[in-house]
Amino acid sequence: MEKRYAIGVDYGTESGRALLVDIATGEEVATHVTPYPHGVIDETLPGTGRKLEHDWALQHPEDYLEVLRRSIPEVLRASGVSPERVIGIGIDFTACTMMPLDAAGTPLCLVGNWKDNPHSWVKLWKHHAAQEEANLINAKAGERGELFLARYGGRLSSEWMLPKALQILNEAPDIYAEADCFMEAADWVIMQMTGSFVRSSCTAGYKGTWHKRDGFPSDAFLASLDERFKDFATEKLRGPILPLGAKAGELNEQMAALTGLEPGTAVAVGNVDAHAMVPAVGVVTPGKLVLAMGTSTCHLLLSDKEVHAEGIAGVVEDGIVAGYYGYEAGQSAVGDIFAWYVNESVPAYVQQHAKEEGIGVHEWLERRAAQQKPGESGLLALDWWNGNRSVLMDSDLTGVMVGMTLQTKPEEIYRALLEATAFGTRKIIEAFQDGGVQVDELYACGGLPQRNRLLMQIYADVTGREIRIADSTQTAALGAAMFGAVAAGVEAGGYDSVADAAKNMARVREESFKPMAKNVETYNALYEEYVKLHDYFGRGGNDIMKRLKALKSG
Ligand SMILES: Nc1ncnc2c1ncn2[C@@H]1O[C@H](COP(=O)(O)OP(=O)(O)O)[C@@H](O)[C@H]1O
Ligand SMILES: O=C(CO)[C@H](O)[C@H](O)COP(=O)(O)O
Repeated sequence: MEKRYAIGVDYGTESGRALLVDIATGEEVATHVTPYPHGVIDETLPGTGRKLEHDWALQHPEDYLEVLRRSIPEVLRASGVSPERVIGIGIDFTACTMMPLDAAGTPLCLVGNWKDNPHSWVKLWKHHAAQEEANLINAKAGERGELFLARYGGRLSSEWMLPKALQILNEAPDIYAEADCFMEAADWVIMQMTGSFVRSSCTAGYKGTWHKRDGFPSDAFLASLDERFKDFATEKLRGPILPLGAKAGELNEQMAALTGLEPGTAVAVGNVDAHAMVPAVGVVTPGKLVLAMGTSTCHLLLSDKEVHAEGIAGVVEDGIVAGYYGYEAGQSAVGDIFAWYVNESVPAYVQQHAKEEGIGVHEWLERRAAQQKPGESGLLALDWWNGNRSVLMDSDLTGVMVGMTLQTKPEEIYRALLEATAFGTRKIIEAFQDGGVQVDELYACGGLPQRNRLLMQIYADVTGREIRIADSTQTAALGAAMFGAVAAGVEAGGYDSVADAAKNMARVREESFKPMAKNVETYNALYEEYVKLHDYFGRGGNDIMKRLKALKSG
């Protein structure tokens, strides 16, 4: 039988990439990355020069279509695969990455003069300027005993849909009123590809506070936040919500012309980037925690029971793999913290040495840092450079580094930052375990595990567990392609379920990272100190981070 292929498109923070995969084997035949022409918009609004406030992060919706326009023809060209052999497409996206649309489905930032107001643009997942709204939602939901709150670890993140939309209502009521609806970028791109106005159970569940049986938070609750917000769910989040693995529709003529694919190709319901990675590392059963490590880290776990505990950013039935409760927790910055250090803080001599040795600054720092023993630098950091998403759910928290002296070296700081993120992950694992959700095995995927061996050894040592690594550098795109194959269905040469797709298409590497006993011991001691710092700054011992932030905002 002739080979069949699927394409996965992974929409990350800085770029989107397409991956063409052999459906029978999971072989990754061709890949292409398109950097977003406008990148992350966090300083000035395009075309206006208007300065954005602290904690804003926007994107340009046309950049998403640019990824389809450039990367799909390129994977077809590079692979030589003819379009009719591509039977399904799936996409995954950062989330909650949301936008207001007009009645024709056009983002308001592309309509008339709305572009001059930053609230008309796409709010990227890491837009952190809705913390006040998140605080209000959490306080009101707590007072009213709203049941939904427990499914989100007792606190909604400011990154999620409700706080972001409420911020628009508060600061730009005209845009809120003008918006016919709000949509996750994942669902919007699917609408562009197929013409189908459908939402994904994954984006709706984790980011939109939707529940399979209870639906969205009630009108009464929404009205308690602001009378004008009463109809938010029924009107502005309206539309059918389809489960993962379902077909959203078929590629329309316009998108077929844009991408070079056949009209009628099956298109899967949109997925979230981290969630798509779970089946792509072969995880389709409970107890295996997947660390999706990139700009941020998401921690994903399947279970056959629903429990509510602090530290769980969301639990959604069928939210990752049908038939299980899917749990998510996360750290809002991981790779981004290392990027901050490399881009903003290393001395010129480090860059010079790296250049002379023909390696990148990350690699140079990693090599030096690998020569140190745990605890040797006397440094300890908190991993809150972009707030805390689990377990404290507070984007007003900031970074800390304790123990610096005149002798402190850049590689020591780099290592302390790697360790801080590992401690943050251990805290999350403990939160799952303490909450009664079993974690038996660890799997790592995303951009970081393949790039930084020291980081992975530190994670094994800090958690005291073996870590298996995905065999793909494009795990999210592979997962998206798997869902594309499921949308196409077994009759077209695809699969009936993502579990079946995972049997043939998912892979982990032979090599794993195992904890080293001596390191584990030192890290246990350092972790105790981390927990003390964490609770002191994060649980009200000293609110200095919030006071400083308030001063900064003026
Ligand atoms: N060698 C490295 N060591 C540690 N972090 C790195 C290294 N190379 C790149 N990074 C970080 O990895 C992150 C990108 O991860 P990736 O998974 O590719 O992207 P995304 O999360 O946007 O999909 C960036 O934050 C970057 O700074
Ligand atoms: O919250 C998310 C998933 O649930 C975001 O999409 C994620 O944190 C951003 O992903 P990345 O670090 O891969 O850019």
